[in-house]
Amino acid sequence: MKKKVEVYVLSGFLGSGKTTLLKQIIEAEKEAGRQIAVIMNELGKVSIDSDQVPNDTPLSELYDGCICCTIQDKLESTFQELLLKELDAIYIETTGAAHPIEVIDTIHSPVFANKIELASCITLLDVFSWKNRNNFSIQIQQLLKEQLKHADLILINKTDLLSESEVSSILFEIQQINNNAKYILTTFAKIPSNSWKGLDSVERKSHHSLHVQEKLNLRTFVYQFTHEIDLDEFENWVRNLPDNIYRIKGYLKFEHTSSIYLFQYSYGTPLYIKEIVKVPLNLVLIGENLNIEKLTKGLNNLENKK
Ligand SMILES: Nc1nc2c(ncn2[C@@H]2O[C@H](COP(=O)(O)OP(=O)(O)OP(=O)(O)O)[C@@H](O)[C@H]2O)c(=O)[nH]1
Repeated sequence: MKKKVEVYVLSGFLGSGKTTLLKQIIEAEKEAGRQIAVIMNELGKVSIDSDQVPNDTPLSELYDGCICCTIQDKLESTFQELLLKELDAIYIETTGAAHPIEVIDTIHSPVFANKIELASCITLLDVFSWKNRNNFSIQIQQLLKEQLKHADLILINKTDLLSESEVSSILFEIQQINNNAKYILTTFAKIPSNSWKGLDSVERKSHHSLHVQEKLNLRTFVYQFTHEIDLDEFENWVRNLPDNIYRIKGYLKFEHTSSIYLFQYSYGTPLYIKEIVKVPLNLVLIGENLNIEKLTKGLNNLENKK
């Protein structure tokens, strides 16, 4: 009988490091000569992370909804398409708002029973946002716990942002939530090769359903810049953002340079990476109860201050 395709689910809240991990996994799998495909799910209508996947890796992108609720059917048809290829593994990067068990349910659908198997659910935890989790709504705090509870492997990531003792006490807290998973402390999601494979699956019991549209109030907003902006003014705008914005990613062009920059912001930490290719200047903002009017005004101001 044909070997089943291994399916790995990458879970974790917005900005926890899923794409950072995925890039390393793709490289490792390529070196091992394995054929893999990637499914990326984005809450909004545009994807920033898909540029991070090399062109020779089959990539299916599911936009504008969370796999676990609004586009579960699309996930099934994506599996059907991918299964026409000769693959060893499929990696699914869920949105930060996804509940892993809903994705896992689709993998266990009878339609695919002899074709795919869940290899492991890997959850990344951003220790810095976990430490400050009381700033999140109760629903988001609940989601963070659910993402941890159903993981076979937990990467306690961004350990560079806290002291050793803070990380140890977080590890202790996490073990109270899921005592069966394997744990790895990481920075930039660096893990030993193959450490995500061959894990025992945790027993998945009841879960609290937390769907993006129904309870979380997580929304995305995409702003498209038409021209370059001033870096200092942009940074000032970022500093004054309200607490309900958890994640920003997108492409920006600044007045002092002709290059385009990938801007990454997760929970207070901004990062700029020079881009080589020409891309539309889309900025994606993700948060709860977004005040779109105010955000648009602020961003318009940055463009008009030229
Ligand atoms: N300081 C620090 N930054 C990290 C670490 N891991 C990832 N980052 C940064 O955190 C930001 C978010 O990382 P991503 O890998 O894009 O996170 P993600 O989970 O894919 O984000 P979403 O797709 O929005 O849910 C990026 O700027 C990363 O470079 C870490 O260990 N330490």
